[in-house]
Parts: sequence; structure tokens; C-alpha cells
Amino acid sequence: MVASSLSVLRACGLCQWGLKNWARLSGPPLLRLGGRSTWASSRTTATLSLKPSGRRCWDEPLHIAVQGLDPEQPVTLLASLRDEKGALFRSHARYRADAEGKLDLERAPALGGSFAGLEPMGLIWAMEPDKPFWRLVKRDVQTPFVVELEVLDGHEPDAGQQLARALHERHFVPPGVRRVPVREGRVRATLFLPPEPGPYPGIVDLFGLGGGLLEYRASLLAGKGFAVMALAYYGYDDLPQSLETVHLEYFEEAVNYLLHHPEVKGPGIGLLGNSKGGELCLAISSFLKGITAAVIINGSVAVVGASLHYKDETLPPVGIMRDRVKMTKDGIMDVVEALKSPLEDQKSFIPVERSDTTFLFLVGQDDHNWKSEFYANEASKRLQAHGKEKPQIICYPEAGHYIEPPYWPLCRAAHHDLVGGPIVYGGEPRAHAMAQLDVWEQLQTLFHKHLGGKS
Ligand SMILES: CCCCCC/C=C\CCCCCCCC(=O)SCCNC(=O)CCNC(=O)[C@H](O)C(C)(C)COP(=O)(O)OP(=O)(O)OC[C@H]1O[C@@H](n2cnc3c(N)ncnc32)[C@H](O)[C@@H]1OP(=O)(O)O
Repeated sequence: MVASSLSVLRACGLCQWGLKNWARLSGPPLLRLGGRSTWASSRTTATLSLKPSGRRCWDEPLHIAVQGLDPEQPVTLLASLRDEKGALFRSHARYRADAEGKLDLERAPALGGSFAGLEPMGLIWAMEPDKPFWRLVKRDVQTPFVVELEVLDGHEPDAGQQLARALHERHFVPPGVRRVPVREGRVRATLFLPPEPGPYPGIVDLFGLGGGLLEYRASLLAGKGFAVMALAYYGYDDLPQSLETVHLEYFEEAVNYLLHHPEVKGPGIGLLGNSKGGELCLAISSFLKGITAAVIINGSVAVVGASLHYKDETLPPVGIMRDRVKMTKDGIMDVVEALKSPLEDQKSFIPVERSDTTFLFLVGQDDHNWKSEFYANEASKRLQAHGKEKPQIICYPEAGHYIEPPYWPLCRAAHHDLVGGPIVYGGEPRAHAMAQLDVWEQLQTLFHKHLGGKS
């Protein structure tokens, strides 16, 4: 489904109501990080409790409950966070306390707002940016995102007095995980190692187009018993500023670095990538040695945007049909039909049949960036036609392109470097959030099974 800019612009009631109320409520009552915080109103002494109260990582659930409300009291819960560029993300939901004046988000359904129904983590995954076409990005994993949670008396748009408020930190480096910047030969990366000395199954983690070095997925995954290297490939440090051509020799150097690391368990390593990063995982697995397993999240089996080189071979990028770019009624580009099929542009088809890697394709069926399901199926057909193992493909209905770690707010539309404007990425918030949870489990299961970690 095509996202509406109204939703992107968050004109769902909270905008008008919220701005006024949030400004009005800026005076801080008693405030604490995690645990409990209390504010005595004229009617009630409400307590907001967040459990467990210790350090939580972004991918971990949080138990939110409120005590001390009036029986059946209507309340509105708000969540908000500011990213490192100052952009505000927020959500809200209406609830009703039980007969004892308690509200437990694991038992009480939301009656409406940013989401409805029993969604204990809805306040986190349903957050939306105030800034149009903005998405949640964590740049410095060594600092947490701080989520502010508030309980207001009544149901929005008539909600009033603030009854309780708490700050909750969601961290990106699990306890004891070691962060090691890598600047070895040409390789620019950050390696995350689990707390105790290894060896551990090794994974290279690749994000998509945008450049830079994003570490948050690698750092969280290292907490699950893997040595994970977030690898930059352009737009970072002294790497090329733009991606005109991809030289697989760079990735070969990175793979070898990890394979030879004393804390990495051999004989092979894993690859994890989303979007262009998924496409690169397919290319690396097809041309290079040492890759035992690869998880492709909404990747392409065609080379896209920049030609691919390895030794004396070159694969050109698949053709782009600009006339197939559609405009949504809100003026956002939908480019899902704009890439030529690699079946027509055979030279751009990544020769997956050369690979002995075990693949897992994870597909958002509402991906509007490109045809991830079609690409996964074509890769599967080609592997099987050459007598290779049939890869596992898991499809998630109504999940979009930007599949992130659990509880990450959905990016429905955002600026795209290659396109030069905002494009639709797809996804319905709840289905997308559920997909993110499952994807996180599935990729760990595959890596543990094939890279010799814990079962
Ligand atoms: C008419 C044209 C027709 C063309 C038709 C084309 C047809 C088909 C095209 C489809 C092909 C798509 C192929 C690619 C698929 C993908 O890869 S999808 C993207 C997946 N991306 C990722 O997984 C990686 C995400 N990483 C990043 O985006 C970057 O690393 C980064 C933004 C985090 C980089 O940070 P940094 O280097 O610090 O950049 P900045 O200088 O801060 O900003 C650069 C620009 O990005 C914008 N931006 C920054 N942060 C955000 C944010 N949180 N949300 C939205 N946008 C952000 C920022 O404004 C800059 O933009 P401008 O330069 O100002 O325009």
C-alpha cells in the first residue's frame, strides 16, 4: 500500500493536539530513568513502572504498567524520542485502567491512537517522525536513545493533566560487548565482539545505499554470541564518497580480515545485508570464498546502480525505466516498477549458481523500493537449476523495505540518494513490526545453525 504523506507528516490528530499539549506539559514533575516515577495529581497518585528496570537494549521488550489510577480511568500514554539530529519521533495510545486502577500494557488493549489492540511495545514501534521523510537512524551506538513516556489524564484530544512521566534508555551495545574500530589495509569497519574471549561465529554486516558506517545492527547482534563486523563501503573515512563502481576485492579483504581474526570461529563466516547490502551479500557469496551462510533482507539479485567488478569480470547495473516511476497522490515517487527485470538484462544477474553458501531470503511483500520477492524467487530458481540447495525464503505480508531490528519505527517513505527525492518504501506499521521481530529470530537461528554457534 502506498503511504500517504499525511501519515508521514503525522497529521493523525496527535500533531494538532500534541503540539499544544506537549508545550503545556513541559514543566517536569518527578523524573527518573527507568524503574518507577510518580506524580501526585489532585485525583490520583499514578506510578509508571518500567520493567526490568536495569539497562535495556533496543531489541529487548519492555513491560510498561501504571498503578494508582482511578478505577476505569481513561488515560492517554505518550512516547517520544529525539534522534541525534534533533528530530522528534512520537506515538500515543488511549487506554482505560481496570477496576483496581491498574493498567498493564501486556494485558490491556489500546483503544486507539497510533495503534490499537494488545500491543505491549506499540508505543515504541508506532513512533513516527515529526519531520517529513525522516527515518530513525542510530549513528553513535555508544549512547542510548532516551524514550520519554508520559501518562495523561483522559483521552486525547481532551486529555489533560500529566499523571506520571519516566525516561527510559534503550541501548545499542549489550553489556560487556567490545567495540573495536577496524582500519586494516583498505578495510574501514567496526567489529563487535561478545563479552568473553572467543572464538565466535563471524558475520559481516552491510547496510544499503546511503554510505557511512551504521553499527547498530552489528552491536545488537554481537550480544547474541556473534563476532559482527559492520563494514563501510563508501561515504566513510577515506573510502570513495560515492558508489560509482563496486570492487569485490575490497570485500574480499574484509572477509579475509574476519576469517583470520583470532576470535572468529572458522572455517567460514556469515553475511548479513539489507537492500543494496543484501545485493552485495549475494555478489560476495557468488564470487568469493569463505562464506558459509548469508541472510538477505529485501535484497536484489540484479546489480543495481553501480557496476560490479571482480578480477576480469564486470557486471553492468540493470537498466532503469524512468517512465515507470509513479507519483503517489501525495507527490512521493514510487519506483517499484522502475528497474528492468534481470531476466531481460541477463548481464546484471548475479551468478548465484557459483555459490555454495546457505542462503536465507527475508522478504517484505509490501517492499516498494524494488521487487524483493521476485528477486528471491529468481535466485532460488537459478540455484536449483544448477543443482544447488533450495534456499529458504520467508515472506512477510505488509512488511516494507526498511526491515530493521525489533521495535524500530517503520520508515514508510524517505529521501533516496539514487533517486534524488523521497520515495515510498512500503509497509504497514503493525505487520512490519511483527516482521522485524521474526526476522531478528530467523537470522540468528540460521547463523547459529550454520556457523557453529549455540543451537
Ligand atoms: C527520476 C529518477 C528515477 C530514478 C529511478 C530509480 C529506480 C529505482 C531505484 C531503486 C534502486 C534503489 C537501490 C538502493 C536500495 C537501497 O539501498 S535502499 C536504502 C537502504 N539504506 C540503508 O540501509 C543505509 C542507510 N544509510 C544511510 O542512509 C546513511 O548511511 C546515512 C543517512 C545514515 C548517512 O549518514 P551521514 O553520512 O552522516 O549523512 P548526512 O550527511 O547526515 O546525510 C546525508 C543525506 O541523508 C539525509 N539523511 C540523513 N539522516 C537522515 C534520516 N535520519 N532520515 C532521512 N534522511 C536522512 C540527509 O538529509 C542528507 O541528505 P541531503 O544531502 O541533505 O539531501
